[in-house]
Amino acid sequence: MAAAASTATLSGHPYPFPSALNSTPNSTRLATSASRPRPLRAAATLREVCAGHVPDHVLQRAEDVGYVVPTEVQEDSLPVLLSGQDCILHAQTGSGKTLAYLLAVFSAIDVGRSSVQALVIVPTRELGIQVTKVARLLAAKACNVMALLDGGMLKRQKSWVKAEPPAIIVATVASLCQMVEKRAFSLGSIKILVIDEVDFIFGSSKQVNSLRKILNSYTAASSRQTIFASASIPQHNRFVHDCVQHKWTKSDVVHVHVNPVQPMPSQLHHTFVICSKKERLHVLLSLLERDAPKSAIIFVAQQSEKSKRAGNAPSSTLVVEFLRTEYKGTLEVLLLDEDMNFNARATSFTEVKGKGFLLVSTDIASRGFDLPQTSHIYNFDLPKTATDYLHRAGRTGREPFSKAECSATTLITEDEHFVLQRFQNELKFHAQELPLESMFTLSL
Ligand SMILES: Nc1ncnc2c1ncn2[C@@H]1O[C@H](COP(=O)(O)OP(=O)(O)OP(=O)(O)O)[C@@H](O)[C@H]1O
Repeated sequence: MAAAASTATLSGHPYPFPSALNSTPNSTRLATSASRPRPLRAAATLREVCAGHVPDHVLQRAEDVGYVVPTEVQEDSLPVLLSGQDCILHAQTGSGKTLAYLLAVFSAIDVGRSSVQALVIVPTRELGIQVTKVARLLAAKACNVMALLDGGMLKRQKSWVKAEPPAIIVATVASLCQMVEKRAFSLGSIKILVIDEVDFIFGSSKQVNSLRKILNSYTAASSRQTIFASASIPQHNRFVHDCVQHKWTKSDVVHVHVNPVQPMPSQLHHTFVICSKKERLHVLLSLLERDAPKSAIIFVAQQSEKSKRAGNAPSSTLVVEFLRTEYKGTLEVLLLDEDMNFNARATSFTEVKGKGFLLVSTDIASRGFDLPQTSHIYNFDLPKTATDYLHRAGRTGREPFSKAECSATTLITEDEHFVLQRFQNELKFHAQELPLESMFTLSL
């Protein structure tokens, strides 16, 4: 049984059944927070939870930016993380996993030492920029945080790293491996390794082999603290087992699983509209008029190679061009697509910060993007899996202590209805149908 599991893991598709987001245990001897009783005590502040582990200047910075009370995942995981134990951080989108693992990073490193001591691995450049920003904010000027991201200036960074090794590196898998293979720096003094969106990286055929090198060849689990984070860890019991079996973590790794029965924020309202493909653009426009979002992300499918060869325009371009002519509201229409070059991606990413936007994006924005002003999500194209649905919908409802309502609306054809129903069963949510007639009275 165990041998079969490890063969599947080595195939490049480690957890091939994304439906099993909350699968029942098969063989785990490891503690999970779901099974730990909650302590009966008044809520502690973040400072109290981290006292004696995280440097005071970092806690002061955290308070200055408004991180005073720990979120549920922070309260549950910080005792484990700050004790130096390996941890699988498994909690809802927008629940505050980034701050939890960064506080562990600051407790593990010695800012006085000139060596690379912490590595945070992320799947995309955009998420890397975001995590680097939070790490720099907490570090103030006490230590260097370097971002080694796809599309970055790796040549220049190679000499910077050699001249003054940063204590913390935030990197995409490919960029990190490139630097290590060029011997730009050594990972010999790594004390803590964080892999964010771990299920995504393991599921990506482009990234999984390099990730294995980082976990088993460049560094060893026995000499570092390892933290895996995600809102979705399909077949998590098997993943925990594999972590130990493949020496990705030590054997006493703890699975902190917060709110396992509710993988999406409770204030999220799910709706759907059944319409034909031809009607979709107009339905989207009607929804925008009706909802008047503060800001919204409109998810579209990545264009297939076949469609590119046929010379078709991608969904993303069609939607952006339509909205730029037909949408009369005040939000700025922006585009983010894997096929754009890194400069264009950077421009969209920068513009999206700080003002009201309608961001038309492929799934590149579905992992880790933190734009708390996003009040509405629209799935112009149906996500491929329940996991994709969860991460797209989780781009809203990202203010941990706010009960402000937010919504995710999916546009489907009659034939796609059963797929959405399957997502509802897997993720245990209810989506309400919005009648098509109510759309057309507004816009047409
Ligand atoms: N203790 C806290 N107090 C107030 N706000 C917080 C706290 N911790 C985190 N936040 C805020 O909550 C939001 C979501 O946090 P974060 O991006 O870490 O979520 P996440 O769990 O990593 O989500 P995802 O799985 O979608 O990546 C951010 O805007 C962050 O600034």
